[in-house]
Amino acid sequence: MNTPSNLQRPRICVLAFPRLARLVEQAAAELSEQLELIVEHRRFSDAIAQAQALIARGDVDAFISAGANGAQLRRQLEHPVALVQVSGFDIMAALVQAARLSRQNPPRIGLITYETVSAELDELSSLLRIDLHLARYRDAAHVRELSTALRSQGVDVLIGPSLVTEAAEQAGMASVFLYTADAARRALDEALAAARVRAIEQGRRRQLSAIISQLHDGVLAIDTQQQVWLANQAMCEMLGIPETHLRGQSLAQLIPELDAGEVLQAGADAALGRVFKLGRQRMVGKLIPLDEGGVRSGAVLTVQAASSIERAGRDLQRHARSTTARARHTLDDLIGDSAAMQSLRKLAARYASLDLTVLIHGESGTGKELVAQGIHRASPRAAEAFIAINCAAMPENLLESELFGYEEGAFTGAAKGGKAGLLEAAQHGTVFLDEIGDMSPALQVRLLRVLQEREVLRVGGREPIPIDVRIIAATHRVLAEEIRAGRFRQDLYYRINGLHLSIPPLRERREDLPALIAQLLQRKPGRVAVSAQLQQQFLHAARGYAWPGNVRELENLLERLLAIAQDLPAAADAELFALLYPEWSPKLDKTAPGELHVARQTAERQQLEAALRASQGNVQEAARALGISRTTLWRKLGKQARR
Ligand SMILES: Nc1ncnc2c1ncn2[C@@H]1O[C@H](COP(=O)(O)OP(=O)(O)OP(=O)(O)O)[C@@H](O)[C@H]1O
Repeated sequence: MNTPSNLQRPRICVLAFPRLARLVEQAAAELSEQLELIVEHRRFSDAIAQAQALIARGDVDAFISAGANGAQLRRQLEHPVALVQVSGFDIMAALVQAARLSRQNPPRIGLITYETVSAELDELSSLLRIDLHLARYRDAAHVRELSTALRSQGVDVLIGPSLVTEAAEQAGMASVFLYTADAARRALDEALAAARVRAIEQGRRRQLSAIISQLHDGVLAIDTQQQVWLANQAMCEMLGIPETHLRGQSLAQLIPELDAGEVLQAGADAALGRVFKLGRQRMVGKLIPLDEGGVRSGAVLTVQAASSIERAGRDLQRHARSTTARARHTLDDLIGDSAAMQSLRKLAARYASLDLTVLIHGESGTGKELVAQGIHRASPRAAEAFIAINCAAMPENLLESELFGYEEGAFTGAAKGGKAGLLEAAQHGTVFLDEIGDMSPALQVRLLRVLQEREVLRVGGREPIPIDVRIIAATHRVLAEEIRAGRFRQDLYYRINGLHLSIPPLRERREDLPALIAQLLQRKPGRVAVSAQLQQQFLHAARGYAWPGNVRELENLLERLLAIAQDLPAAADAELFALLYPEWSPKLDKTAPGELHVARQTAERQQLEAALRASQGNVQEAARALGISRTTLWRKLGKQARR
């Protein structure tokens, strides 16, 4: 059995006739610390069967045998077989002993062996004045034949192995056993060395097997004839064939797409990569040549499912982006205790736990993205990516490739290797589609497909990629109107309107203003203290204002206040506020109701123009100064231009 002590002491089995086996046993007695000896008195086919049984049980590391028995074992076993071989000295000693036993003059001696013995024996026999008859036997019957023939020629002593001494006995002749203790000892040393080498090799092979069996990739080794000699578990599973059946099969039959011929011929750094199908799965295989001591001994094939490589690539990409794709806000960042805000907070918290699409409606700057981030952070996807994209902020083509990604060569300038879209990059996380009402009809169709099939098709791609993302969409538009006007698909609307949230504009919840002013001022980095009195005055003056840019605008106007707070008296007068905030101009409020609309438009246009002038045409900067988003500014500019 494979106990550790057995593994340290090689197990050596003597398969021989009793007389030789005894010799080996005697020689082994001195080496009992170093080896374990198994003695089997078997002959020929019996010996082979016994050896194979020992090997199958893993009970033996090397064999010792001799003569015809040994030759047969060597031919049929892969285990090392050490042969007890006679030296010239052994033969000379046997000849001297045989000459003494012979009654003939000169002594008539027969030497019967399996292997050829040295031709120099002729000289030796004439030197010893012996009439020596040499013969080689094939098997036991042949030994008997030879001994009878030699006896009829007057030979009265036979030298040879056990078979020969037994036959001599039967024929009434004297005999000398050819094998000596020295020969047995030499065979033992050889068997011991071979067993040690084999144990080292086996240990290495076991380690290698243990390592490759752990790999998720399929691994298979072929010899120079392209025949499999090793395969790991993953490979067997991929091919659906057990390892014992795989061994010896030709690679070309297993995977016809892989022609190993080229790699087996090519230089050491040659490798062949191929995409092929196993059943319905697309696989990527790589064949690398294997050299042993500078000689090509075969090749190794590694195989992976294409989908796992793609997944790994996507994970990498996702990881690369996720650092910039985190949600900063939680629902606790949502300021305001108006009834509307309280129920919004509650509803958003409940929606967070339901893994459904959410549609948020609200004017620009009302906090739609803040709510979306808060929902994500309170949802089970919180640890994953949160990626926001404004559907109104870029041309259709760009939005398409940003959202869905593209394959290499999908269009001129497409990056090498293609690129994952945001829907892929947000895998397991949340995608916030801002201004979804502004999405083109063609992209609406593609998005609908993503939501229905839960898979995304890259631009120029053929294989859909499964995705698991939660969509939160937002718009300032009334989508029912957009549907009526034929600009928004009804089926997409039903898909995204699973859960609905509406954020009222700031002018409809002015009771939130005090809390917003106080807390937003506090949150400003490097803030300057703004006296309670000044805050009150700001609130008072701002009350009548319509807040078209909602909370974002409020944030910006508060920044203006902070910028000059240090230079303001503790209590500023109304005139000063009028200067600081021309947008609050009482002119507008005093205008008669009929003209109010026109007056607002004019004032708005003047403001937009002033801001753009001040920013030298930089829309981003102008939007910031006005406290509205870039999209809103574009929209307002478009409206003004149409008037
Ligand atoms: N209730 C609120 N409490 C605190 N901060 C708010 C609130 N509402 C909005 N904000 C702040 O106002 C700014 C604009 O909010 P957000 O970007 O979420 O609005 P939005 O509705 O998505 O705007 P847009 O449609 O223009 O993209 C952000 O800085 C946000 O933190």
